[in-house]
Amino acid sequence: MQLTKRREQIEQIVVTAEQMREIEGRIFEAGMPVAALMEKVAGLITRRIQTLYPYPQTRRVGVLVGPGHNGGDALVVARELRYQGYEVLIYRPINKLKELTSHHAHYAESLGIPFYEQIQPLLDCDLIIDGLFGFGQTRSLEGNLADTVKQLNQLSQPILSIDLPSGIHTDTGEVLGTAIRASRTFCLGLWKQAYLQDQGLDYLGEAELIDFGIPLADIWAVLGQSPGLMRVTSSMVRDCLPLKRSAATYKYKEGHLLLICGSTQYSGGAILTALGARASGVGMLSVAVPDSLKPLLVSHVPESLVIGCPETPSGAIAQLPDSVNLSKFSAIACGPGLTLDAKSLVQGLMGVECPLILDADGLNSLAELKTIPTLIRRQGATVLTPHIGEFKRLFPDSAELLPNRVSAVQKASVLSRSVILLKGARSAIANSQGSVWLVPESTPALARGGSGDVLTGLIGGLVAQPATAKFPLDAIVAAAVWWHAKAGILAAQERTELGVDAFTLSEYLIPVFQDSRG
Ligand SMILES: NC(=O)C1=CN([C@@H]2O[C@H](COP(=O)(O)OP(=O)(O)OC[C@H]3O[C@@H](n4cnc5c(N)ncnc54)[C@H](OP(=O)(O)O)[C@@H]3O)[C@@H](O)[C@H]2O)[C@@H](O)CC1
Ligand SMILES: Nc1ncnc2c1ncn2[C@@H]1O[C@H](COP(=O)(O)OP(=O)(O)O)[C@@H](O)[C@H]1O
Ligand SMILES: [K+]
Repeated sequence: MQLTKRREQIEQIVVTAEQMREIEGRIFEAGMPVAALMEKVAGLITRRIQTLYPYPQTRRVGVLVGPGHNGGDALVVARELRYQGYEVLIYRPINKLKELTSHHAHYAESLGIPFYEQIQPLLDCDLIIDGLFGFGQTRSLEGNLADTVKQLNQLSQPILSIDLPSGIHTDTGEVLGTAIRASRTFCLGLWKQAYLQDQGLDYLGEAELIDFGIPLADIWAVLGQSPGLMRVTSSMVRDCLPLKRSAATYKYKEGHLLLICGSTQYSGGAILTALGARASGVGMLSVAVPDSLKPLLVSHVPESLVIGCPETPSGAIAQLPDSVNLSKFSAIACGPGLTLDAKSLVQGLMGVECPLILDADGLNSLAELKTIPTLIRRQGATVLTPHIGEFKRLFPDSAELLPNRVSAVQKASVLSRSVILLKGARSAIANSQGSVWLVPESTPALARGGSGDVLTGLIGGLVAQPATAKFPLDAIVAAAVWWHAKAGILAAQERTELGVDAFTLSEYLIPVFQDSRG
């Protein structure tokens, strides 16, 4: 198999600690000696360190060694770096080591590498390598060890963590007592779930996968051919986007999206949602807004068909005009800026047969109306796009599984038979069979009012297009989230994190699309 093809497949895989241990077990059972694998992995780590932190610009390296095989990796790296000329110092706070780790410790000692039980001598090193704990950690860091980690986190020098920052739970990303705040982490073999959960993000630093050649057959044997967790990659997204139209197409063949959004209180939400939909390239865009918002919408999105709706006294949409035939739309997205005064409208949408995307007050209306059971009976597909607050209101039982966002969204999707996008720093998209897509990249520049509205429009516009109909709905939603995040990243690169207001974000969607066509 071509190396690039393998890499693409490996990049999509996400494992839990238990799965990693099972995969590792199969490799050892097949005959790979544990020590040989450690040597191979540590060799790859050492070479990356030499590239990223070359000698002699980086001269003194402090290595933190824990009791398990994470510590074993660190000891082999320490030995090899010393051989390359670096001055290496080792901090070993726990004396009882696993057998292989203990052998490496003896050998390192015999070479004259100094070992310390206190962190003090390592504090002026140019680089710290963290090999305290990897995926074997389950217990909290306490006592002296926790104090040491806090001390290390005050340093200005870079800290490189092996496999995971010590103290971070492999599956949930939770900080177990306290954790190393790494500037960079090398994830060994396969992406662990923690890299795709919000909780541990501030500790991981720049994350990089070190592929050490785990056979795909072993991975599939443990995960099954269609694994429950998948990482969204650019190649997966490329497969799902409407890249090329038929030369003979016309507007009604490229999907008709209806947006229902806005109120006099929140008029901007309707504009931003429409701008997100615009970037999807959908053939026809209709936008239903309260009557008094009609001129505003027309001026910002002149290509859209604006449907003025009767208003409640508070300026929300009271109902859709009788002339609107909901069966002619290929998708409907509803919610941004709606206010709860439009909740009877939301209830009325439950019967539509096309895919229905609900966001913001569309979701809050569902929560108030307690209509989750209605979702189960819907003929058409449903996509719910809550942020964490909306999620808790909608699915209080599933929310008990938080902060493990993966388990929480999985449970809620199965329960509501809907595709659910749980938004956050690392968004998760689940389908009703329990499969979850995780979006590995984004930017805190998106943590800003209105950026979710742009996403809702983009999702709606993609779902509405017949070109995407051959893909599973959850994959289309995941592709939209990836696209939106990439637009944020590009905008932040060019304009700083402060320069990514939601309108600007919508303008970066097409440049990202241009790039992703490959
Ligand atoms: N998978 C692969 O293919 C490869 C894996 N490799 C490497 O192996 C690593 C996994 O190694 P691992 O299983 O030995 O576990 P690791 O994370 O080193 O630590 C567990 C030890 O720490 C202890 N301990 C835990 N918490 C504690 C606390 N709070 N305070 C004190 N002690 C605590 C715990 O003790 P216990 O809880 O069992 O009493 C146990 O002794 C993996 O991350 C990677 O670096 C590579 O070498 C090759 C390829
Ligand atoms: N820290 C963060 N890092 C990356 N993306 C974020 C972060 N915080 C929020 N986002 C993204 O920004 C968007 C915010 O959406 P939402 O909360 O619905 O805001 P609004 O309703 O104001 O538009 C989501 O796509 C979410 O994933
Ligand atoms: K570590």
